[in-house]
Amino acid sequence: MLKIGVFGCGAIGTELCKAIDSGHIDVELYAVYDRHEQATIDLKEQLRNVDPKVLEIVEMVKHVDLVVECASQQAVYEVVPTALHAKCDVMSISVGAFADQNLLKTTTDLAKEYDCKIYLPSGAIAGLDGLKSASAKTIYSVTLTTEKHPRSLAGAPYVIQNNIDLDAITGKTVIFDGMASEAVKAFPANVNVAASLSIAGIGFDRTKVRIVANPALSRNIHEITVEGEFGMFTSRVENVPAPTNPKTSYLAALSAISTLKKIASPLQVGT
Ligand SMILES: NC(=O)C1=CN([C@@H]2O[C@H](COP(=O)(O)OP(=O)(O)OC[C@H]3O[C@@H](n4cnc5c(N)ncnc54)[C@H](O)[C@@H]3O)[C@@H](O)[C@H]2O)C=CC1
Ligand SMILES: O=C([O-])CC(=O)C(=O)O
Repeated sequence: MLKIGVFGCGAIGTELCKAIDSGHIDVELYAVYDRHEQATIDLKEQLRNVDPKVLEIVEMVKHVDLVVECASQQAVYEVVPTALHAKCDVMSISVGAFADQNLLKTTTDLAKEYDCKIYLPSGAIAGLDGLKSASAKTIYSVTLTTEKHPRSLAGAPYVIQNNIDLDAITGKTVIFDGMASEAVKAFPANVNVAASLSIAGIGFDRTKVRIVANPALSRNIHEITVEGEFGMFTSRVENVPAPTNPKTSYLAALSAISTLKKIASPLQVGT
């Protein structure tokens, strides 16, 4: 049975571990880690059937087959290369980190060298399957419009640097309009999905991103439009936020669960 280590015990890490604990995914949860000890304690208290060890990444990779990063873009720099050097596969949900072309190249080169895989889940969006199929031929444009409650955008570097007063926003307001390369750094906890789209499609410098703050919303909306030789499609997801993190959509946690299930399964479906 596949041995798993989960790095990051927040909203997504906790849902993933609970899915393993309940038997929904047929893998062994061997170890967990979080830089905040209390997060690992809170997580372990929610598990009934499994009792993972708490191991730092250098120890974790000695024992597991696959490390799941669900911590932060910053953590990707530590976790992904360490896992690959130890010949572990790795799933990374903080996909925005891979906007750094140097990180993308060094980690994919490492994966090739050690015959490992890097899995990037679809996260909080729908439509990556269609985009991947479409990218076998020319794609003309990819546009993501993300609409969230202003409180979900609090703390983003772009908001801080531009002194945007989120409390003063009373109606639907476009607060960012640019390319994915800039968006994922400006909003690292909000548009990791722009990175997945860029990697699957036409790259970070051609994928357009609009971020809209809307105080009337209780859901996180991601709308994607893709045009190409195949024709065009739009997808729109109205996401319920994760119970413990309003920035994160619940679907992102479910996507990590499903990706892990797919890795552990002999039957693969979808693009
Ligand atoms: N690809 C996608 O569609 C989505 C990606 N995300 C990203 O997934 C990641 C996890 O999201 P959530 O679980 O909602 O976040 P969270 O904030 O609820 O939990 C993250 C946990 O990781 C820990 N952590 C962060 N950096 C760490 C480090 N360097 N070392 C050790 N522990 C560290 C934190 O202490 C926290 O307990 C975030 O980077 C988030 O931006 C979130 C939603 C959608
Ligand atoms: O969960 C979401 O709605 C999307 C998100 O935060 C991200 O892509 O970083």
